[in-house]
Amino acid sequence: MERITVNRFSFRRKGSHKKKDEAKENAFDFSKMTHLSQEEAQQIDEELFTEYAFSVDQLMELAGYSCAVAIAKTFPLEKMTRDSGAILVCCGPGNNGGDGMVAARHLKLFGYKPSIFYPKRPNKPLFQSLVKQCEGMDMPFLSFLPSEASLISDSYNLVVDALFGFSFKGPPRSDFASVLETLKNVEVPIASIDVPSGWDVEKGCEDVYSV
Ligand SMILES: NC(=O)C1=CN([C@@H]2O[C@H](COP(=O)(O)OP(=O)(O)OC[C@H]3O[C@@H](n4cnc5c(N)ncnc54)[C@H](OP(=O)(O)O)[C@@H]3O)[C@@H](O)[C@H]2O)[C@H](O)CC1
Repeated sequence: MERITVNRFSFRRKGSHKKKDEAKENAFDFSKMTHLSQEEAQQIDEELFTEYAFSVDQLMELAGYSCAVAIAKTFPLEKMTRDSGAILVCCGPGNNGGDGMVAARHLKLFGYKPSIFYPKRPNKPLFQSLVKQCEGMDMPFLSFLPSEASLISDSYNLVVDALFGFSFKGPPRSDFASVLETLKNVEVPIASIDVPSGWDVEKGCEDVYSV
């Protein structure tokens, strides 16, 4: 299928859906995948806000929904073995954490059972509304993260890492170092939104704290 990409949006070329070879169409060539630098990601963000007048709520809803769809495709509910689709969504203090709560909301609608760990909550209406929506959908909020990674692996099929995205800098500060240390040792898959938390956004996995 031919695609045209404009910034972060991609469109199908008219008529391209008529191509026959479905399998070939669906194959994704990972060797052609490229990544945005930290600066490029922040510039695109800025451009979407200023030039295209998107609001943060709009972008966050799209980001979180896309993540939920990708997670549901990669980790199908029917293949999950623990507590009928139990997943743990770990949310950080910035917009990456907001994406996590939006993803949790959609995953719940897809039939999963998300629980949320959200230890540092900004005092802003956007994040307060997201908490309210998740609570309203009966999603439990964990008051602490078990320090034993095996407790997490035994209870959940998947961890969604929405702790830090493209604004993460330097080594994790004390409030999150132990959280990252625990997640590093879980044995179920971790799906990270944007960037695995603890990784240097440019250089990748550099230190012992990385998820
Ligand atoms: N591009 C898009 O279209 C959209 C992206 N979205 C998502 O937003 C994140 C980026 O969000 P942002 O709020 O800028 O930043 P983060 O969520 O990555 O993290 C910021 C918070 O993290 C704290 N921080 C930073 N470094 C550390 C550290 N070493 N240890 C502990 N805490 C750290 C930081 O604290 P400060 O005190 O430094 O401010 C912030 O609290 C992007 O990745 C996408 O997931 C949006 O949804 C919009 C659409």
